[in-house]
Amino acid sequence: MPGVPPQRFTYLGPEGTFAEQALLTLPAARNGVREPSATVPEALDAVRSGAVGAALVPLENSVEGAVGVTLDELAYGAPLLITRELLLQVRFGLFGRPGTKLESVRTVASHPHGLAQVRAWMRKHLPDAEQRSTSSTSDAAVAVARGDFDAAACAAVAGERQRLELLADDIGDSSTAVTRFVLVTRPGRPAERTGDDLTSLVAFIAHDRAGALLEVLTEFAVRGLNLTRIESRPTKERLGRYCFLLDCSGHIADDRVGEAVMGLRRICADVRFLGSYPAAEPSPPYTRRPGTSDADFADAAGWLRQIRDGATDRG
Ligand SMILES: O=C(O)C(=O)Cc1ccccc1
Repeated sequence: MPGVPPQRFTYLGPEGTFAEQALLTLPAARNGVREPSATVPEALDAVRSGAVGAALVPLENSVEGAVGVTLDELAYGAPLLITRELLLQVRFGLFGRPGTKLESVRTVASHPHGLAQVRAWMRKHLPDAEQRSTSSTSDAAVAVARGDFDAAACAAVAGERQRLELLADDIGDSSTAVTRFVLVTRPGRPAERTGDDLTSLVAFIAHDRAGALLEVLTEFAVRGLNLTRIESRPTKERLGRYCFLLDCSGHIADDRVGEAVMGLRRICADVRFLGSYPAAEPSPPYTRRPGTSDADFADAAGWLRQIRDGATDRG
């Protein structure tokens, strides 16, 4: 559009990460300005400072679970808002400097989630190789090109960009592994409601009360809201203190989600709203508790209205 400046995006870099691949699936990012950040905290700080409008960072993976650094930034860092989620199936290759023989590989580098996703392959083909963590899969390719490690488990684009040679292809243990990325902006109006949305929250529970977590979960269950994820993170105060990152079906604009969130506000030590955004996949079917369908809620509200209005039929 003429006159509208292109949007600025950052992602976990350097170029060639799975985060960049995921970002490129968004038309606004394809047409916008994209700058890599060296780490997740750097990407999110670029959003906080206003240097870019949005950052795409990995949040969790179907094999290894949460990306701790992203969860901690969202839970404890200066507030940010999730406006999109993107799911990406990733494919790993093993890349080395030209001439490297697979048998001579002693060190393999990747993002911790990359290492977790090639574990079985490594055990079978390189059982004695040392595994080294880097801040991204693409960073591993850069480090291999520099001579720091013998091989990187990364995307083909990352290996090729560093002029590395493919030593083994498709080394991921699971062809169905999915990584979930989130697009994060500065706090503001939540993304538009689509009717198939997710809401992310952080609940800081009162640790001195038995059943505090149960009370949190009950706020969702009694309203027929499905929790699609619950993750505990240490609060870093001392051992045994956690906060809970929750994803539930629905949008903050929905009555039931709004009521559940108000419930948390009443019973938790603190609550942080992380965003409502379209679900990347249709929500899986689930069975509601009896009496928690939309029709049940509408019926109960109508019944109460009648009582308040003094209607004679109180059936
Ligand atoms: O390092 C990357 O390429 C990322 O985007 C994070 C990541 C790491 C491993 C699997 C999927 C995503």
